[in-house]
Amino acid sequence: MEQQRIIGAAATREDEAIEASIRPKRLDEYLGQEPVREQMALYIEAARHRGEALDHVLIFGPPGLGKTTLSHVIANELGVSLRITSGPVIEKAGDLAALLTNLQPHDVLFIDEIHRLSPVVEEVLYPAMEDFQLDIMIGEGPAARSIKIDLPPFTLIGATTRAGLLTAPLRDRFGIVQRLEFYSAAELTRIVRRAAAILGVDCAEEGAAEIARRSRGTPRIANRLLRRVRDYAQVRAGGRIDRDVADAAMKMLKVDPEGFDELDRRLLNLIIENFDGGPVGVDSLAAALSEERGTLEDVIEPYLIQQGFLVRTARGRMATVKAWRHLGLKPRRDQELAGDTGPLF
Ligand SMILES: Nc1ncnc2c1ncn2[C@@H]1O[C@H](COP(=O)(O)OP(=O)(O)OP(=O)(O)O)[C@@H](O)[C@H]1O
Ligand SMILES: [Mg+2]
Repeated sequence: MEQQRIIGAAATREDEAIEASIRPKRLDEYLGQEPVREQMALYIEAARHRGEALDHVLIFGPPGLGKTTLSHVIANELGVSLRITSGPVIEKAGDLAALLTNLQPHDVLFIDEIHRLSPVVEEVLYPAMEDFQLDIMIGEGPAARSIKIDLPPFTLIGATTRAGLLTAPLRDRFGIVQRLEFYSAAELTRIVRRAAAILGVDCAEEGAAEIARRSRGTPRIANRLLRRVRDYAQVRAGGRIDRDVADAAMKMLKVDPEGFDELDRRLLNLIIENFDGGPVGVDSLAAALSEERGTLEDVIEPYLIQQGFLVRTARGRMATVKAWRHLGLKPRRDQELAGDTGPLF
């Protein structure tokens, strides 16, 4: 299961406990994501200048890239309180009403997994976002009546792993839309060094770079690998993380130089060995791996695709020449002829 993968992007209990201490609180600690940082700094300053609530913000990106962190940073920079909830938790319109009426002017309400709001709750959210008004029904049957309540101006921050999961009317109500990208190895190196300093770990630049390279562009994974490598260093290397120590620890963790684990390699192997490189439908792959289709699409595939090991085509998934080579296999002849540009169509 995803939760047990050392390089799984979803948060574990341990991650959550530690994240409180290393999660960036200000924009200047939020490393990488330059375009997002630059824009948010500007919007925040403008809103503060005008003495208004910041426009609603939609943040999307794969797990562990910093959506929750960014919403904390935004609230901190605005100097307001952050209320945190999530789509599936808000069951009834009344739950949302309770949250909204408790906000102070300019506060931030963060709704994680906003694509999982029920349609009824979403309907209530529209006028709240647009006109800072609540429109709710009280009572049932003939005695039912609708009441309007004015809300303080507030900022809604919604987070989701994929923008495509949101209904169009909801998406249209966000004035600011930020898409988080996978981090470069250089950015992750800075993130690892920062976390190491906070945790009091002796980590050389080269050691941090080695951890960064295998972290699938994801800060949460980088921080988790850092903790595991720290354990290894403590027991076997006098506590200091350098390149060799990081490398040896990764071997023990079975995280390969691309940051792939068994599951990634099984997926690529499956496509290549059982389906001759593809194309193969996502449902067949999910079934063969005993994973849910959603997990495959949201958690396993994005990094493999971004790194050019896998492509999504209309007819299904295909392994690229890069994938054959990574597994030490010889690409099919037609793929070889097509060069390293991926599969033939
Ligand atoms: N830009 C960043 N700079 C430094 N550290 C970061 C950054 N973004 C994220 N992190 C670190 O990665 C951890 C995970 O980030 P976060 O919880 O915000 O991810 P997320 O996108 O909300 O994930 P999920 O989709 O699972 O909710 C944070 O606790 C933080 O320590
Ligand atoms: Mg989050």
